[in-house]
Amino acid sequence: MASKQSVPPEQLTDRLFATERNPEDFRFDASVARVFPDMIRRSVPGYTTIIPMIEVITEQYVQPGSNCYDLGCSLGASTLAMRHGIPHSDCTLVGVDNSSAMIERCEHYVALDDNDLPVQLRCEDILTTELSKASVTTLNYTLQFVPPEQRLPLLTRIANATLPGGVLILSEKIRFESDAEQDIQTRLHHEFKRANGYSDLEISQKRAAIEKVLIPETLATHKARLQDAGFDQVLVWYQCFNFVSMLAIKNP
Ligand SMILES: Nc1ncnc2c1ncn2[C@@H]1O[C@H](C[S@+](CC[C@H]([NH3+])C(=O)[O-])CC(=O)[O-])[C@@H](O)[C@H]1O
Ligand SMILES: O=C(O)C(=O)Cc1ccccc1
Repeated sequence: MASKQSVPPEQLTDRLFATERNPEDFRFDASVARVFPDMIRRSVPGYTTIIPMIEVITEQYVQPGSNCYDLGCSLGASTLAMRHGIPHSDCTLVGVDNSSAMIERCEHYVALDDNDLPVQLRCEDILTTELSKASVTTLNYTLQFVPPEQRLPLLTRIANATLPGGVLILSEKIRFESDAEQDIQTRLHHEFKRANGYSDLEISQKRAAIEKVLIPETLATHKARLQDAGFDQVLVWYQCFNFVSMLAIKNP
């Protein structure tokens, strides 16, 4: 773990898709990790609202002596929001990501954050990382990168590890059953990116790069699967265009 004196990683503007490049699948490598705060803020409508709300939701559902997990933590934005929402010193907060470039930089951000709750960072696959006694688990735009056939087993493992009264915060890019709505929401998402300074070339090259690795599903699919996995109540607490966040609750 990095010391409190560590220097913050430099924050760069995302220009990864600004010049013509060979089509290649998107990966969370060092070049993405370096620009990630800028990339996600300018690419995901509502991201800057969802992060502080994760603190509010965590505060509502965290239980003393429990574990809290941020699965696919990247640079720890959602991890730190959870950390600020946990008032109990006997909780364990765990951030998991299988990108070493992300976890290395995440260690710096955690060290710089002004809060004493220890954070355990694991460079591991969320499909196999150990989970137990969970009160609050977050999958903030991570499940969408897990191969669809592995999503139910993962959510079932999370539900089984969740204490009565515990929750899963699940944020996802979604697709729509109606082609007409899909077209409108996609256009609005692209307009959001344009308004944030991305060019048409950047938008189309990024779209091609994520096509095979980020697989969106409908809200109905998400809701039914969360119930199948073992959650009792599922609700949408946020939506902006084709980006939603759900709360899946296990009855007390
Ligand atoms: N199987 C896996 N195991 C571990 N990590 C994974 C796996 N698949 C993907 N990841 C990791 O999930 C993260 C997804 S980003 C999350 C943002 C963060 N939650 C935030 O609130 O800032 C979302 C986005 O970029 O749209 C990346 O860091 C991947 O390495
Ligand atoms: O950029 C996009 O079009 C997205 O759908 C969101 C996103 C954000 C960060 C990495 C990959 C996808």
